[in-house]
Amino acid sequence: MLQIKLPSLRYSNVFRFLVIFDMIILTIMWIIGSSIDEKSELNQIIKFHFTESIFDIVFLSSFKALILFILISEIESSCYKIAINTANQVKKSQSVDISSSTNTDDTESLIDTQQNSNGDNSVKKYLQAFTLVISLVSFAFILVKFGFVTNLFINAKKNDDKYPMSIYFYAILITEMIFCFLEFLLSLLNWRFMRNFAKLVCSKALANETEAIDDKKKVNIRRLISLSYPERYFIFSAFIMLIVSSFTNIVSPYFFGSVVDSAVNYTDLSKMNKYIFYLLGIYLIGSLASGIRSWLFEVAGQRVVARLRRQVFNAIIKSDITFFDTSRTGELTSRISSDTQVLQSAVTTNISMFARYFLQIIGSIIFMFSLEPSLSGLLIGVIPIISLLTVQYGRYLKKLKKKFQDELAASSVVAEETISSMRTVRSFAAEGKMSKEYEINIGKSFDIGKKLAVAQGGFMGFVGMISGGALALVLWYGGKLVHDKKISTGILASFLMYTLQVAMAFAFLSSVYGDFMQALGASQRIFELLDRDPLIKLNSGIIPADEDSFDGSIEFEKVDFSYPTRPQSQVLSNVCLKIEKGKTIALVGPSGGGKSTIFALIERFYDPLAGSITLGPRNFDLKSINTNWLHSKIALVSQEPVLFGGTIKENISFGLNDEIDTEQIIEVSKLANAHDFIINFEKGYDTVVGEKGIRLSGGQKQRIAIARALLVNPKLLLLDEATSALDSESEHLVQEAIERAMKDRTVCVIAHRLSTVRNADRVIVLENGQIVEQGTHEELCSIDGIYKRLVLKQLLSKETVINDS
Ligand SMILES: Nc1ncnc2c1ncn2[C@@H]1O[C@H](COP(=O)(O)OP(=O)(O)OP(=O)(O)O)[C@@H](O)[C@H]1O
Repeated sequence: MLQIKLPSLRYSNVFRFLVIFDMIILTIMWIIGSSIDEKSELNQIIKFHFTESIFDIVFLSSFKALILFILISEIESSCYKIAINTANQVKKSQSVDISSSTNTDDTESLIDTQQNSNGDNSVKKYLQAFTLVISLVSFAFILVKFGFVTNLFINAKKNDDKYPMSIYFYAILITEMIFCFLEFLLSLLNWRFMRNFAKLVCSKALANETEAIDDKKKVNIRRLISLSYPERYFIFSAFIMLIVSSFTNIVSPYFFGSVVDSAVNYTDLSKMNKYIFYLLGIYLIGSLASGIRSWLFEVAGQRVVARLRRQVFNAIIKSDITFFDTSRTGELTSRISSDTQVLQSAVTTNISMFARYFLQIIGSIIFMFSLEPSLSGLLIGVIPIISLLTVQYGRYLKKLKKKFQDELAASSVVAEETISSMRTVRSFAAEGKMSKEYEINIGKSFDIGKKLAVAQGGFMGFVGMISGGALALVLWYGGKLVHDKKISTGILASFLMYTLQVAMAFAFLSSVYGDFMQALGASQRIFELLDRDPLIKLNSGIIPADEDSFDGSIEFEKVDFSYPTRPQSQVLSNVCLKIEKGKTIALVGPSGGGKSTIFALIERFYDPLAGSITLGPRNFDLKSINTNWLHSKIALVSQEPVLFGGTIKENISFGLNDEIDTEQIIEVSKLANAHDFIINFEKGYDTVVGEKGIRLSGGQKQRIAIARALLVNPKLLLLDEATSALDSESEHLVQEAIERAMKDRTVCVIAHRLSTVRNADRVIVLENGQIVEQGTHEELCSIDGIYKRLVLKQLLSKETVINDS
C-alpha cells in the first residue's frame, strides 16, 4: 500500500492511547492499592464479591483495552483500504480531476460509493457496532457497580459500619468510570472520525500524482505477524488455551505455598490433602490446555508456511523473464524451502510463547506483590537490565540471520547448478572443483552460524546468571524475613517458585525474541519476492472476443530493443517486419544477430524499447493483449526442447488446461513421427522421460516438442531449427514432422537448413540487430550480399547448416 504519511494525532491513536493508558493506570493502582490495603487481593480473587472485589474492574479494563485496540486498528485499516481503492479507481478512470477533487465533495461521494459496494465496508460496520457495544457494556457495568458500592458507602456511614471497599479501591472505581465514559464517547464518534480519516487518506493518495499506488510495505514485526492473519481462528483458540495454562501456572505456586504452610502449621493433614487435590486439578487442567495450545499453534504454523510457500512460488513463476535473467535457480529454491521454514515458528509458536511468558511474568509479579512487596522490589530491579540487553541482542541476531540465509542461498546455487548439470560436470571431471566451491560457500554460512551460536549461548548464559543471582538474592532476603518471623515459610516457598517462574519466563522470552528477530532477518528476501511487481503482468490485458482477431499475422514497426540486463548494447534497431497470414518467414543471419530476440519479443517475454508490435488484421498492440491468451495462440518449438520429468503423455499435453483425450495425443504424435518410437517403449505414452527428458534422444525430444506444438494448434508457429547434427534417419523424421507442422499455418522459422529457406515465402537476413536483406531465396541469391555468402559457404563445405552458428 502506498505509504501515506498520516498525522500522529488522529482519532485511532487517541483511542488506542486511551485504552492502553486506562489499562496501565488501573493495574498500577491495583498493585499499589493491594499492597497497602490489609485485605488480601488474593482472597478477593478466590472469593469474588460484586461490591467488595476490585480485580474484576482491572480485568475488565485489560480485556477491554486488548479488544478495543484490535477493533480500532482493524476499523482503521478497512477505512484505509476503502480510501486507497477509491483513489485507485479515480486514478484509473481519470474521470475526476485529481487536483481539484482532493478536497471537494467528490472524494466524499466516491468514498460513499466505494463503501457501499465494498465487502470491507460490511466488516467495518460490524466492527464499529461491536466497538460501541463493548464500550457501552463496560460503561454500564462500571456504573452499576459504582451505584451499588456508593449505596453501601452511604449506608455504612449512616450505620457506622465498615466500608465495603477501601478508599484506594473506590478511587480505582471512579477512575475506571471516567475512562469508560471517555471510551464510550469516542466509540460514538467512530463513524464520523473514520469517515474523515478515509477522506484524508483518499485525498492524500490522489494528491500524490507522481507515485504509483502500490501494495509495497515495510518489513517489520507487524507485517511478519500479519502472515498468520488467515489462521486467526486457530490462533485465537490457541490463545484461550494459553490463557488457561498461564493462569494455572500463575496460581499453582500459591497453592504450593499453601500445601507447605498447612503441613508446617497443622497437625491434621486434611487441609494439606485438600490443597494437594486442588494443585493436582490445576496441573491437570494446565497440561491439557498446554497440549491443545501446542497442537493448535503447530497446525497454524504449518498452514502459514504452506501458504507462504505457495505465495512465494506463485510470485516467482509470475515474474517477468527479466527477473529470471538476473536470478539464480538455487537461490530461489532456497528462498522457498529454507527461508519460509525459519518463519514458520516465528509467526505462530513464537507469538504464543511470547504471550505466554509475558502473561506469566505479569501475573507472577502481581501475585508476588500481593504476597510480599519488598521481596518483589528486588526482582523488578533486574528487569530493565535484561530488557535492554535483549533488544540489543535481537538487533544483532536479525542482521546475522539475514546474512546467514543469503550465504545458504548462495551455496544452494552451487548445489543446484552442479546437480542439474551432472553430465557436464562428470565429463570434465569437475567434481573436485564443484565440491570445493560448495565447501567454500557452505563454510561462509557455517562461520555466520558459529557467530549465531556464540551470541545465543552467551546471551542465554548471561540471562541465566542474572536470573540465578536474583534467585539467590530473593532466597537470602526471604530467609532473613522468615528468620525475623515477618513472613511464613509457605510464603517464601511460593515466592521462590514465582521467582523461578519469572526467571525462566525471562530466559525463554529473550530466546523467543531472538528467534523472532532472526525470522525478521530471514523474511526480508521473502517479502522482496512477494512485493515485486512484474514488469509484464500475466493474465491481464484484453482477450479478443472474436477468435479471428488473430490470424497468425504479426507486424514489427520500427522496433528498438536491448535486454534490461544489458541496456547499453542495442540488440535490435529499427526492425520493420511483417509476417503475413499463412506464410512462412525464415530468419537467417550470423550468430548473435538477434533472431531469437525476435521470437522473445513475439512471445512477449520482453517489451520493445521503441516502436510497436501489432497482431492480426485489427492491429492489436501486443502490450494490450492478455499474455495467457497470446500463448494459447502461439507455439514455440526450440532448438533444444525442454521436457518435464513426467510421462510422455503429460509432456505432449503440457500447458493445456482442458482434459485432452488420448486419441488427440496419438494423432498429433503420428503427425510428429513420434508415435512409432513411443509405442516401442514398454509403457508407451505413460513412459516417464526423466528429469528434463534425459531418458530420450535429441531427435525423440524434438519430435515430442513438435507433437506438443501441434496439439496447441497454434495460429502462429515459431520454430527454431536444430543446429545439432542428428543422424540422417532421425533428421529425416524430424524434418518430415516439421514440414507437416508448418503446413497451412503461419510460421516464422529461424532457419539453419538450405531446404527450409528455399521453401520459405520470404527470407529475412538479420545482422547486428538490423534487417540487412529480405526477399525470396532466388531474389537474395541474385544479389551479392550476406545471404549469398552464407549459402556459398554452406555449399562449399557441403553442409546443410546455413548460419554461422
Ligand atoms: N537474456 C539475455 N540477456 C542479455 N543479452 C542477451 C540475452 N539473450 C541474448 N542476448 C544478447 O543479444 C544478442 C542477440 O542474441 P540472439 O540470441 O537474439 O541472437 P541469434 O541471432 O538468435 O543468435 P544464434 O543464432 O546464435 O542463436 C546477442 O549479443 C546476445 O548476447
